[in-house]
Amino acid sequence: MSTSSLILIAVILAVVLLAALVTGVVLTRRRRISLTEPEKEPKGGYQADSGVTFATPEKVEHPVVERTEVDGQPGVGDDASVPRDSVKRGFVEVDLPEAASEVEEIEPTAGRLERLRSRLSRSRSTLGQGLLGLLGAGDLDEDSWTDVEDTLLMADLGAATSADIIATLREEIVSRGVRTADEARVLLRDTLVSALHPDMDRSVHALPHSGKPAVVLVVGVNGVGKTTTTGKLARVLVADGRTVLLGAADTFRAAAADQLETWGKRVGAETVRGPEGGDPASVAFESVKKGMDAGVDTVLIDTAGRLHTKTGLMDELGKVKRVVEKQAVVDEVLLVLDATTGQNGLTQARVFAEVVNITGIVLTKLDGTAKGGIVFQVQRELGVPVKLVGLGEGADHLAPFQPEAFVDALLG
Ligand SMILES: Nc1nc2c(ncn2[C@@H]2O[C@H](COP(=O)(O)OP(=O)(O)OP(=O)(O)O)[C@@H](O)[C@H]2O)c(=O)[nH]1
Repeated sequence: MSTSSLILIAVILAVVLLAALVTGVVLTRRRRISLTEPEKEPKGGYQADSGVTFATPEKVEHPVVERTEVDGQPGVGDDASVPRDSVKRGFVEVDLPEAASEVEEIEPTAGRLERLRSRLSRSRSTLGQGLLGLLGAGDLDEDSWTDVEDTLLMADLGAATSADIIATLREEIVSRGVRTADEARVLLRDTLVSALHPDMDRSVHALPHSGKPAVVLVVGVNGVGKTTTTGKLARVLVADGRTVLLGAADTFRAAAADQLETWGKRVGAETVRGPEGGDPASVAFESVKKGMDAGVDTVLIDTAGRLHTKTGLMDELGKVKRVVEKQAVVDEVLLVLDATTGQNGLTQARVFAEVVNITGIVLTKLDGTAKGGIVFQVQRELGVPVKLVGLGEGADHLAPFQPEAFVDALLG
């Protein structure tokens, strides 16, 4: 072999050796990189915007118990990583915070009267169907008009409102030339709607202003549904994204404060209460103070109705109002009346109207009476709009009062 051939072989061997060396170094590096632990997320849970706390997932259990060494380190003959066939971690159930599970879903407030229409069906059968049957029959003689009047009176519209409605119907039947049942229906609808004064302001003044919460007093005699209405109203406000504080100024009955507190818990609102038999005005004062400190939108105060004399009522409600007004304006005084009590409800309304400045009426239990006509009478008597109607014991059975939708429900 020539010298040049020997040199060539030596060069080739040197190149092969160098290539093997470089490959070895690269592989070693790669292994090192793959063995480095990736940076871990800091532990300790993740607080989502929605307020739901997600707990740190449970630790993965390695099957160390099956190994000869149990100190967690791989031993001779062990797999260096978790075997593929080891038990995989499934979904982990986490408990939601207790407070969140108590707060309930609230039905959307829009279109409530429409949705609750069927709850007025008892009123409908008496008033709407009775009148449509009479008017749609064609030419009305005096006896028929007497029947129309009786139907209105039986439905609790009261003598004055009934007389007005009949006068309008008699006049319009002639001037519009009403001949068919459909035309009679349109006329009746127009007449009833206009008797309800659709232009009255029926908004509940419960929104904050001048940097202070709105204050709403809920008044009425016991058993009419004051506490229930206060709770339902809180739900409506919360559903609309408002924050609410409840004041249990009905200190005569501990159960009433308990009842209100339960409503509060259901919507996530705080309830301020005092000792049984304590001063309702001091509870009202404390409620407004706390509401202002907490920066809530609305303070709803449920007052006591267990007052038998006008003087007692005047003293109590007058004091509650005066005390509240030391800190904030009373924006709304809602008088709650039970629609099933008919004339009795009207007598109550008169007494309350003399004692406090009522700004709106809530007519409860309209689902339990065939006399939906009380709505007409109470508005006429007090000159104050019916703002809300109670249509059942259910938590969302409170609807805004809308004359058109109400008359449509009566007429079926
Ligand atoms: N059917 C029906 N029941 C209602 C309605 N509103 C309230 N109630 C029921 O009427 C009853 C009396 O309601 P409360 O809210 O306790 O009445 P209150 O005026 O606060 O009574 P006191 O606390 O004794 O002053 C309860 O059984 C309510 O469920 C309604 O719109 N329809």
